[in-house]
Amino acid sequence: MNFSDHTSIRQTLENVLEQSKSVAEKGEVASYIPELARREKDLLGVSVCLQDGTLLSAGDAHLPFTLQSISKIFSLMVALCEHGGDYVFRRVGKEPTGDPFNSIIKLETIKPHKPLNPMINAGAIAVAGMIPGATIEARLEKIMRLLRKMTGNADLRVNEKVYQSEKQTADRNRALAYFLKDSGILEGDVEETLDLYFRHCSIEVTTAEVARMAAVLAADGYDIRSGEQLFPREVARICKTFMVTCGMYNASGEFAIDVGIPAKSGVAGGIMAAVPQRMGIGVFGPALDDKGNSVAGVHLLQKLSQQWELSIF
Ligand SMILES: NC(=O)CC[C@H](N)C(=O)O
Repeated sequence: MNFSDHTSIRQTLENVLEQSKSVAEKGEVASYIPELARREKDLLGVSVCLQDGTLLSAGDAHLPFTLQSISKIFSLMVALCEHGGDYVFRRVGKEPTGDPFNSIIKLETIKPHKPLNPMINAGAIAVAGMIPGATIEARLEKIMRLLRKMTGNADLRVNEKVYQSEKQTADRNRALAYFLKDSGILEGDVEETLDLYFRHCSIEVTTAEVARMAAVLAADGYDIRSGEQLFPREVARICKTFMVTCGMYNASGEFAIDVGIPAKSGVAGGIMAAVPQRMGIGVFGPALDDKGNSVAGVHLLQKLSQQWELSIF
């Protein structure tokens, strides 16, 4: 594949989009956060950001959606930059779970009671607890500042409706957080940390922005557009490894075989995929499979990976 031929890249994006659109039929839009349930099922968009910064899109790439679990990568980045790996990994593990993203079971059965990894809800709530700052706004700002740089969008913001909707219905996440507090993993005010977590999950983006963020990760933290190293190489390496082992929840093994790209999904239907040293990809398709991953999005990434030989394995 010649990646300087933008017409043919665009054509491929249109083709894989067409091949994947009908797959959305097999999925369902997330409904446990009521505001997410309002989305039409058959939307599908894709953007690719090449290593020279060129951005190419197809389908519903202009529609905003919330990051949800994709944001767990960025809160982890901030925690690693603030505290370093030793501190972070004393409170959250490095192992995949094989359980659903919001599962509670292993928190109690495994000793010590630390969440197995930062990509499941329990682990991400523990990470949110590590983000320092005098107020929730100041803590959120640390994540927002990083994301504004990575996307180049100075107006990036939280979708208030989605945030409120999750906050009002998040009893399971509350249960996880209070258990973490009892186990000494979470320090400080539990409701404030939960609030930070709900807000970073509700940051609104488009596939183009997700592709840009993925391109920075693919380039080990280097942002071609500003010429800045936005975070250390080592942080990028850790995040991409988690994306391979835990990024697609308990479908990460299957995704590694079928697609083979470090990726992170969210229940709003987004997927961020970083092809090391080659490109960033953002996908949005709100119909989810039974593991909580965009059903058409995964299909589209599989087609793209086959066509362009993107698997890292
Ligand atoms: N898988 C997800 O995207 C989960 C994120 C969502 N905010 C939750 O906590 O349930």
